Amino acid sequence: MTGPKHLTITPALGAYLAAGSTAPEAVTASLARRTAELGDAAGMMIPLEQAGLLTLLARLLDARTVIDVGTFTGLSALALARGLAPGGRVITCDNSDEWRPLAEEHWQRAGVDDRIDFRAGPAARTLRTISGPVDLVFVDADKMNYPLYYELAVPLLRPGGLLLLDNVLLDGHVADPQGAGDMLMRRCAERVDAVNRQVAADDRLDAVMLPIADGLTIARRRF
Ligand SMILES: C[S@@+](CC[C@H](N)C(=O)[O-])C[C@H]1O[C@@H](n2cnc3c(N)ncnc32)[C@H](O)[C@@H]1O
Repeated sequence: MTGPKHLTITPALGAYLAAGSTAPEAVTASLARRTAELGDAAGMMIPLEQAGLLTLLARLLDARTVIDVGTFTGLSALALARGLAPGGRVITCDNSDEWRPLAEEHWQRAGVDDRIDFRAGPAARTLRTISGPVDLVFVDADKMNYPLYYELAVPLLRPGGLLLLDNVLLDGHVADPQGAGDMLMRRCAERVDAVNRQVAADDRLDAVMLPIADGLTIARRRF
């Protein structure tokens, strides 16, 4: 009998995975490096292997309209913009513009700034201003509002469009929210766990949860 196949990704295997994927372009690597220099905040950035996956998925969808919830220093927006069909655009939103100059510098250097529309303010407010259909929504902002982002994003998707939810494992706490260290983390874990269950049972979606980085759900809107 075979058991589940689970590998612990050691630093050596992490390097092997990176070497087995197309190397990030210089401007993408620069953005990751400059973000790392920010110190603790850098932990919010998506890993480079996830950036490569976002580009690939946008390209596979021939995406014309993409929403990026949680801009930070702009790596997900950059990755998604690289995968757009000609004439496509990424709407990215953040309630902070602290990191916007770093993001915009790299979007310009990559030649995709004309395809990225940054919207300042709470993500839920921005999502309510967008009318679908959209090809892809990537959710990577505050975990407390994941239920709201999920509720607002799914109706915007075209049939065949993708909802991507990041951090669905939340450092492992989703499996035992009460074991999470502090009250905020417990509440976030409960919210993300609730969304994970809803997505799995949602008859509008076909979903797969992947153990990449902190967990990524890819859910396709059914026809
Ligand atoms: C994990 S980071 C996003 C990382 C980014 N996607 C990347 O590619 O590196 C989360 C971002 O969500 C933003 N955020 C948090 N709460 C928000 C809210 N209610 N509305 C909009 N943005 C929010 C934070 O300011 C932060 O920049």
